[in-house]
Amino acid sequence: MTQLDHQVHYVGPEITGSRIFKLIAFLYGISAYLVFFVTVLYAIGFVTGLVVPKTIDTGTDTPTVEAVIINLLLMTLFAVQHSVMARQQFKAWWTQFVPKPVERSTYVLFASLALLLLFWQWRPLPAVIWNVENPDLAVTLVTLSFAGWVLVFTSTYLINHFELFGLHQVTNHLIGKETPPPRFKTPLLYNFVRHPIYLGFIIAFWAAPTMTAGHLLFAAVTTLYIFVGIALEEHDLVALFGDEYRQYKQRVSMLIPWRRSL
Ligand SMILES: C[S@@+](CC[C@H](N)C(=O)[O-])C[C@H]1O[C@@H](n2cnc3c(N)ncnc32)[C@H](O)[C@@H]1O
Repeated sequence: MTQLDHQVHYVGPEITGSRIFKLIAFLYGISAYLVFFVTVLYAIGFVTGLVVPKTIDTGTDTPTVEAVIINLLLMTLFAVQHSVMARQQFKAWWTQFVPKPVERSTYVLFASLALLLLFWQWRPLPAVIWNVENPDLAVTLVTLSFAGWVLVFTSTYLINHFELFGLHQVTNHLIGKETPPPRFKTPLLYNFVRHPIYLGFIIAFWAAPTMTAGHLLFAAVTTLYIFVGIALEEHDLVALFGDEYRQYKQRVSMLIPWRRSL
């Protein structure tokens, strides 16, 4: 035992194995999933500017430099939370405090809260970068943006929606079933690109009939972050699946089906 082991109060099986803990963990997992679901629905309205009260182009009037700094800080907070908490070393450390069955749900909850904070505090930058006047083209762009969201959702189901958002783990724990280790998969769309979920986000963020400076900042920074996220994720996937993932990288492109290098 290390010195740290003596100081840490491990959440052991005597607690996590009890029936009441299993039920609380399950209800917590469902709640985290519902918060995530509402957050994603809000995200669609926030980016497309439809239905929701506060969008990417509305909010407190703020001087440009201040608005850019606040928005960058909000996106950085999300990116750091999302990337750091997804790493194996971080998971190994914090499951000393957070019981393993609710680790994914807690990650999902924190990511949703970081996003809700971003939607709430986002400052508009109303300067128009482009505005598509042609109504057919404008409708096509909105449709494309929704198609991006459909691609995101469909791909989460292909890879394992319920495991990705923690429900699988808390359900297995409730019924006393071991959650199997992650498996390498290449279902349907994953045979065309390695990251259809991220491709869906990029399409959803960029396909806009009216692109303001604020929206452009959001689309550009999130796209940059997606590339960083892909590098980190693929590093972990190679460590996890070894040659199987290396060969997959040779065979299937990253984001653009017909461009092997991307
Ligand atoms: C938010 S999902 C994004 C998946 C993928 N990058 C995409 O854009 O469709 C991230 C999780 O999917 C897992 N993952 C990514 N590709 C995978 C694959 N081919 N098979 C199994 N798991 C995968 C990663 O390990 C990570 O836990």
